Amino acid sequence: MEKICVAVRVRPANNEENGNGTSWKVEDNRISLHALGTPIAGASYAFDHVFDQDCTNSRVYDLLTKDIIHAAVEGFNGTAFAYGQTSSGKTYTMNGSDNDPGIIHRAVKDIFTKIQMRADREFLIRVSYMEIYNEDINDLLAVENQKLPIHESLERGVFVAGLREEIVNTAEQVLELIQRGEVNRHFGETNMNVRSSRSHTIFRMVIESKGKDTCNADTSSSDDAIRVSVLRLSMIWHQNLVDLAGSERIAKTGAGGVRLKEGKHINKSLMVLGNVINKLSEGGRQRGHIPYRDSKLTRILQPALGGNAKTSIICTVAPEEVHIEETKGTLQFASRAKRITNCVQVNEILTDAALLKRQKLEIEELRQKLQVTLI
Ligand SMILES: Nc1ncnc2c1ncn2[C@@H]1O[C@H](COP(=O)(O)OP(=O)(O)OP(=O)(O)O)[C@@H](O)[C@H]1O
Repeated sequence: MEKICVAVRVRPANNEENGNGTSWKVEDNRISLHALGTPIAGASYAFDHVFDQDCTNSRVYDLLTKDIIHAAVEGFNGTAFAYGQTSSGKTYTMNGSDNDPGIIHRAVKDIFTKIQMRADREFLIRVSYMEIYNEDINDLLAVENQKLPIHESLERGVFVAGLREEIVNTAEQVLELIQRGEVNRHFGETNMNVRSSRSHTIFRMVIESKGKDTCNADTSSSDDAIRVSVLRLSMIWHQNLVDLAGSERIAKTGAGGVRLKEGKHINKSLMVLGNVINKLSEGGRQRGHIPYRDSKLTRILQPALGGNAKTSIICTVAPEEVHIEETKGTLQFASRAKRITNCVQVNEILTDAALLKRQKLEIEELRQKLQVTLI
């Protein structure tokens, strides 16, 4: 069993105005709300890491994601996601800037560096990139693939049917595909419909590897097995209370439109995600049925939440006073997520040849043991 690693990152403030003198203070791995310099009771939260406004993406990657990426190359499923309100720093954390590349860029580079170091194994890497917008899954690598269904099978588990998967050989190829996906994400966007910041995105990499054929066919090791791991890097938009109020207001006045639809659907995905996190954080027998199937986001992220994956969550928050309620909501979500444990194991499939080799080896060991006993 392994706990989900949860961190909070505070982005730099947009302006210096003080308002009522209420502010967030970061000390080591704790973030607390202060009023005129005095801590406010019940508004202090501790996490695996709390990153202040001066923290770089490089540090976030090293402390929160690097181990997951390295484990993915060795056959463990991994997930890293950024969760936060609009303009809290999700994109900055995941995509980064020219001077300080984000988690996705660093992860992709790191994976290929690691693979090059594993001269004993052959790798096959496939990537896909999707968004969930209004409870529809759209392919960001192929614009014609819209509203894709989720299917489930014994071999593949839960998967998005018809999603384009591209085989890639270099980090540059992957980064180009992501770039293409970003362009598609912004396609058709207008001021009224700022879709890119109202959708959840999931970038997925499937890393398959097997040991290279060695000269000695009689020796067997776990290298004979095929390892398949899935890495998911995701951005989850946490709807602002202000936006929610906005969509409710529209509903009350009887007006419809894009905004209202978005409100309803994003709200649903997030509500279910909240429910799943709540149930999982209860732990033990109390937790009962986990409603993964109630939203597309939770179905896709199921392995990351209480399943077979190493998971880290970075919750991004805005420091301004006007966002205090949103920030509290994000911190409460993060506190619950911290209590979730996953059951992580390497994903190995033994080929027939590898099985035969293993059996031969076991028989040989048994024969030798018997001989010793007889002597
Ligand atoms: N840690 C940081 N350091 C410097 N600038 C940051 C940091 N985090 C965020 N910013 C800046 O704050 C602004 C908002 O951040 P960003 O676009 O990443 O938010 P977001 O959560 O992705 O928003 P949305 O949900 O609307 O897409 C951007 O101008 C970004 O460059």
